[in-house]
Amino acid sequence: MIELEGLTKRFGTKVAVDHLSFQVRPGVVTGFLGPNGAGKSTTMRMMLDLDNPTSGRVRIDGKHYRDLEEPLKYIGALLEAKAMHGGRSAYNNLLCLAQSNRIPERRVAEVLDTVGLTSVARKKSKGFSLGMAQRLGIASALLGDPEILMFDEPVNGLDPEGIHWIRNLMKALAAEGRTIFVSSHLMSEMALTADHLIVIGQGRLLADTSMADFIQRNSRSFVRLRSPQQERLRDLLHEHGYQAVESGNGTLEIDGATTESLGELAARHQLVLHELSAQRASLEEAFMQMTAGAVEYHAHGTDVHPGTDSGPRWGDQAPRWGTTSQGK
Ligand SMILES: Nc1ncnc2c1ncn2[C@@H]1O[C@H](COP(=O)(O)OP(=O)(O)OP(=O)(O)O)[C@@H](O)[C@H]1O
Repeated sequence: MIELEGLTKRFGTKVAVDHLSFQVRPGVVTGFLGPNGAGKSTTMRMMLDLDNPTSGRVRIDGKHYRDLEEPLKYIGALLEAKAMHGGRSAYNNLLCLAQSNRIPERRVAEVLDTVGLTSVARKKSKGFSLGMAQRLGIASALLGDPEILMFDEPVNGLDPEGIHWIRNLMKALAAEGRTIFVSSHLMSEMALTADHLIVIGQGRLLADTSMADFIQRNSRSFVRLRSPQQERLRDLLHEHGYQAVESGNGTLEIDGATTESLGELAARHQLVLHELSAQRASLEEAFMQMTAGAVEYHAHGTDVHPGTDSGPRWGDQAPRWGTTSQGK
């Protein structure tokens, strides 16, 4: 279990982390989500005592990191994949780490096997691809067999096979009862990996919620309709109590309806339909709405809703997301 209480970090006048309080629990993958510059890496560095908080504190199983007798046996982390000694083999990189942390040498072969690097164990790590370096970084995090694991943007730059592998590894580690904390700036990635979500923006907590709750509250479903007889269709929908919103290209979006009911209604009135489709707004959209007022670098005028003209844009100052359950 990791506990943050009022954790704050200032760099000069910049407040990178702003009174963050939350808990990361065992047995699940907790996603740590926020746009670029939100303060994720700084928070993780403070969790590992690599940066001093300006105020507030972090507890690892009730203790400050500094007071853990053999920290690698409590908490393992992948912060930067390339942080290895390039002139050493994968095996020797891990062996040095094991020896300096009183971890038995047999663990080196075990973790190399877990991450699939046994066949290149004697190769110098400077020749490793990003995917291999990422696996070696994960092997070092696993070396002390810790109950808590943290991964900072572990899938960045990986190919689909590597991404798939990391996702499954994190889920398997959580299923063993470990505490898994993983950061990302991609909601779509988190939706596939995390059971719980902590969302931050400009250093502040925006949401602390289960993934199931987040999906349920934010997956707006609607039906998209397009007809060459748009005026008649609109009148008909109005008469039957449906709220239709125009979304560009002559398309109507109707919340709270099914394709069956709308298809049958159109058929009864002999209306031609060119499109009748069930739609679900993406979680990425929900995330962007939630963090819209908290993104550090705005690309003004970039439509984040291809094909519609009603969605939020990077740079919207008033987030419309109001259903987070904070501090659960
Ligand atoms: N050593 C530092 N000195 C000054 N400012 C810093 C320092 N480290 C981070 N920052 C600033 O603090 C803020 C948070 O940065 P941080 O790297 O923690 O964000 P992040 O959420 O990890 O972003 P990304 O997804 O881009 O990695 C940013 O505005 C960043 O520029």
